[in-house]
Amino acid sequence: MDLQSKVYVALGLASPIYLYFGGRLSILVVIWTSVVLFGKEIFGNGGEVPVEPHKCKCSDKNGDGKTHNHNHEKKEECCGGKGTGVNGKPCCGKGGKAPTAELPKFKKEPIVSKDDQKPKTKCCGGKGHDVKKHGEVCCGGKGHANEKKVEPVEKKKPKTKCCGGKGHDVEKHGKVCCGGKGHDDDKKEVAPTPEPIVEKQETKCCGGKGHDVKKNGKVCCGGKGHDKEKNVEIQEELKKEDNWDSLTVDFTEAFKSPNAKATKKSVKVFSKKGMTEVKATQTDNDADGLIKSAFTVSNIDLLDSDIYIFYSSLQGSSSKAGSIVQEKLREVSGLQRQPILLNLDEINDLDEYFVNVPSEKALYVMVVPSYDVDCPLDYFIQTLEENFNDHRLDKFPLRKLVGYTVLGLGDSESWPDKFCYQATKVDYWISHLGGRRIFPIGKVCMKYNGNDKIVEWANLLGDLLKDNEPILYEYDETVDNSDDDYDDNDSFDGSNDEEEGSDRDIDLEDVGGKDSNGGTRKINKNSLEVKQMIAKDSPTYKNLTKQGYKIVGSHSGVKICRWTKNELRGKGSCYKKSLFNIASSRCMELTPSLACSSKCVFCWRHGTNPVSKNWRWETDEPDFILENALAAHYSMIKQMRGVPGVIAERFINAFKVAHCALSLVGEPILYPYISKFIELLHEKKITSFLVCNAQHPESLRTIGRVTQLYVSIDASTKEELKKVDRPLYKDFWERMMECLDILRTVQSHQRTVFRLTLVKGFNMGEISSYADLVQRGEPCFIEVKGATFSGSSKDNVNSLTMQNIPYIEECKAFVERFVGELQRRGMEYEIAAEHAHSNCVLIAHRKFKIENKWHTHIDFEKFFQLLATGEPFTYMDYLQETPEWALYGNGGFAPGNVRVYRNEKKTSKNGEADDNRVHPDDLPALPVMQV
Ligand SMILES: Cc1cc2nc3c(=O)[nH]c(=O)nc-3n(C[C@H](O)[C@H](O)[C@H](O)COP(=O)(O)O)c2cc1C
Ligand code: SF4
Repeated sequence: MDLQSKVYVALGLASPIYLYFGGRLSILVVIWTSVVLFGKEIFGNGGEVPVEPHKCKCSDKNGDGKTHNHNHEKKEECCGGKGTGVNGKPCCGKGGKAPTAELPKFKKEPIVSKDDQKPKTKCCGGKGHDVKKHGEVCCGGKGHANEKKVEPVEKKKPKTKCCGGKGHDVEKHGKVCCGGKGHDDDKKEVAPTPEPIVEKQETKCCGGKGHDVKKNGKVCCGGKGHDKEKNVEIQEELKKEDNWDSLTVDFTEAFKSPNAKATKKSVKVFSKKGMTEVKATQTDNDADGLIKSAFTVSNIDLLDSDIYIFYSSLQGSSSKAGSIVQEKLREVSGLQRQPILLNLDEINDLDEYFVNVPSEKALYVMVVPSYDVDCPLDYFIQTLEENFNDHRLDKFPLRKLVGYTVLGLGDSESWPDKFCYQATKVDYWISHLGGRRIFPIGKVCMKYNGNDKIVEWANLLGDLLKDNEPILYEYDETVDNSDDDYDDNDSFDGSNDEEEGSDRDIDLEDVGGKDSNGGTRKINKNSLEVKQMIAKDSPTYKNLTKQGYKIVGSHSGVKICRWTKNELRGKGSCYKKSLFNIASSRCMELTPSLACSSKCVFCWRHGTNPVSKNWRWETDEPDFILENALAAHYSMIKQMRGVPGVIAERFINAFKVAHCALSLVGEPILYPYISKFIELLHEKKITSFLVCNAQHPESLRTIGRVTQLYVSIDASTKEELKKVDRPLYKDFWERMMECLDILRTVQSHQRTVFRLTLVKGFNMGEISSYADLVQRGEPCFIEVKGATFSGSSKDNVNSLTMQNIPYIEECKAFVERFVGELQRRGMEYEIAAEHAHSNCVLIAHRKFKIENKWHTHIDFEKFFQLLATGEPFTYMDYLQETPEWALYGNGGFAPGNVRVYRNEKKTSKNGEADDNRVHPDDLPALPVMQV
C-alpha cells in the first residue's frame, strides 16, 4: 500500500469515531492506525510493530515515478527506503527480491555494462579493491555507495581502484581522490571521459612490493600510493601502447628518463667511445621503479653506430619496410654511416652476424613479419635459440652490439592472438643472447596503412638516434635467468591475458644442459611448435602451385618437367635417358621434403622455401604420399592430352610411372620415412633415383636399397662449398666427408653417383680437389652438368646470371681435365656418355666398360627380379649396355625424337650467342634445376 492510500485509510477510520466518541478516542485510533500502517517508517526496524512481512516505504521511482510501500520477506532485503536494492540489485519496487525482469530499466542507462548487470560484486571489507574486478566503486568499508554505482562516470570507469585513503591520481583512476573519506560524487562528474586504455589495462596494485613498469604496464608507487606525475606519464605511454594497431607510438618520451643517471648504485656506463665501461654514481632515484641494479646504462653516441637493417619476407612487405626504415634513417642528420639493408634469408652464415658481429659499433634493426605457418623466419628463430643453448658458444654473443630493436609486421585483425608473435620471439632471443634493446619492439598491423606506420616508427627511431640521453638497458647477466621475460613486452601471443595456461605463460623448461659459465640454460618450449611445412594457406604454397608444383600432403611435391612433356611430344628426352635409360615420359619427379638444409645458389627457391637442419614439421605417411603423388602426377599428365604432337602410345604409357626421381627440390633424405617410401616405390615396380645433398650422413648410412644413389658434390673445397651451397650446418664439410666415406663403405653395394653442378665463377676451378673427393667416395659414376638458369631474385645476393652458366664446351673441357687428373692418380675413370642438350657428361668407372662396351644403362627388369629374391646383390648385377647414340661424342639425342632447333638464336644478357646453353625461355618460370 502506498503512502497516499495509508493516509486515506487512517482518515477513513478516524472520522466516524470522532463523530461518535469525540476527539480523544479518535486521536487514539489515528495513532493505532499509523502504527499499523507506518510502523517501519516511524519506529524503524527495532519497533515492536509486526516484522513479518517486513514493510518498506520506498521513495524510488519504480519506473513509474511514484513512491511505493512494499513488503520484504526478510528485513535484510530492505533497501532502507532509498529506492535501490541491496547487494547491488535494483529496487524491486514491490518489496522482496529484485526481479530480474526489472533490468531493462538499467539497460536504458548507457553506462551500465553487462558486467554491471551481473550481481557479482563483493565487498572488499574496506581494504580497497579493483573496480574492474568488482564492478563498482569502493565503499570505503562503510557499505556500498549505491548512488555512486549509477553514476555515469563510475559505470564507464569500471577499473578504478580505491587507493585505500592514500591518495591517488585523477587521470589514472578517472576521478579525484576522495582523500580516504569516500568518493566525492561532484568531483566525479567532472572527471575525464573514460580512456580506452584504462578499460583494457588490468592494472593491479602490487601491494607495495614494487613492480616493473613494462611488466605491469605502470610505474610502481612504491607502496606509497600511486604517484600522479609518473602515472600520467605511464598512462600516456599505455595509451600509446594500446594503439599498436595504428602505431602512433612515441616511444622516445618513454625512453627519455630525466633521472636515468641519478641513482646511488654504481652501474655500468658505457662511454661515448665504444662500449668501454666507466663507473657512474647514482643517487637515490629508485622510486621511479625504472632503475634496478641489474640495469645498465649507455650513453654511446648512436649516430656513430653501424646500422644493419635485417629483414625476412615471404610476400614482400617486410622487404619494403626494411627499405623504408633504411631510407628514413639515411635522412637522420649527423648519422655517420649509411645503414645497411640485409635479407636474413639470404645470409650465407647467420653466425657472422648473430654469433660474431660485423663491427664493434653494430646496431641491429630487425624487420620481421609473423606467420602462423612455416616461413623462412622459423629457421632464423630456431638458430637464435640453438645458439642460446649451444654451450660451445659465448653465453652473450650479442652483447657486442651497441643495441638492437625489432619492428614486427603482422595482421592484428586476422591473427589477433598471434599478432606479431614472431617479432616478439626475435626480440626475446636477441635479448637473451645479450642484445640491448635500444627502442621498444614495434608492432605494425599491415592491414591498413601499414607503410605509414612504418614511416612513423622509423622516424621515431631516427629521433632516438639523435637523442643524447643515456639509455637504460634492461639486460644484464643478473636478469638472465628470469623466466618471465616475455612479460616485458606484450604477451607471447600478442595478448595481455593473464589467465593460467595462456600462451603467455611460457614455460621455460630446463633442458638439463649447462652453459659455458656453468649456469643452466633454458629452452623455450613454444618455439619448438610443430607446424605444417607447406600449409595450404601459406604464401609458399601459392608460390609453388603457381610454378606448377602439386603439393602432396603438407611437405611433398610433384611436378612434371619439360623433358617429360618433350618426350610425350617426341621432342627429346632428358639426360637420364642418354646416361641411364630412363624414359622421361614415365618418370615422376617427386620430393617428400620441399624443405632443404642448404640454400644453393643455383636453386630456384630464392630463399622462400622452408629451410632447416632437421625435420621439424608435421609428418605424412609414406603410402599417403605415394598414392597422392601418383594421382597428382597423372592429373598433370592428363592435362597434356590436348597438346599438339602428343604421341598416343607414350601418353598411355605415361600413366604407368616406371621411375621416380627423388630430387626435384628440397632434401628428400630429410623425410624421416624415406627408406620406407622407397620400398613402397619398388613394390609398385617404380625405380628410385635418390639425390642427397651430402649433409645428412646419419640418414645416408641407414638408407635401404635404391636403384641409383646420388650425392651432390657442388664444390671441391670447404670455402667453395660454403659459397655455392650455403649449407645450414656449421660442420657442413665434415658432414660431406662422412657421406663420402659411407658411399665407399656401408653403401658400396649401391649404384653410386657423384653429381657435380658446374657454376662458372663458383666451382669450376679446383680439379685436383675434386679428384680427392672421388678418391674418398669411390663412386660408380660422376655426372657433370652445367647449371641451368633459374631466373634471379633481387633479394638473392648470390643469385646467378647467364654469365654463371657454362657452355657445353666449357663443361667438356672441365670433364676432360678432371678425368686426366683421376687417371694421373691411377683411378680408373673414363668419360662414357653425354647429353649435350643438357650440358651433361657422364664419367664412369672402367668396371662398367665390359668387353670394351660401356654399360652405364640400367636393366630395370633385372633390378626388380633381384630385389624379389631377397638375396644380396650389387650394381654390377643389373647393367645394360649404353647405346651408341648416347656415348660421349655422339651428342646423346635419343632416336625416335625429332630435334627442334630454334629459329632465332638466343643471346645472353651480354649479347653473347647462347645456343649451347639452356636458355631461360626453354624453361618454366622457375625451372627445376636438377632432375
Ligand atoms: C598464411 C599467413 C599467416 C599469417 N600469420 C600471421 C600471424 O600469425 N600473426 C600476424 O601478426 N600476422 C600474420 N600474417 C600476416 C603477415 O605477417 C603480414 O601480412 C606481413 O605483412 C607479411 O610480411 P611479408 O610480406 O614480409 O611476408 C599471416 C599472413 C599469412 C598470409
Ligand atoms: S639445389 Fe637442392 S640441395 Fe640445393 S638448395 Fe635447392 S633443393 Fe636444396
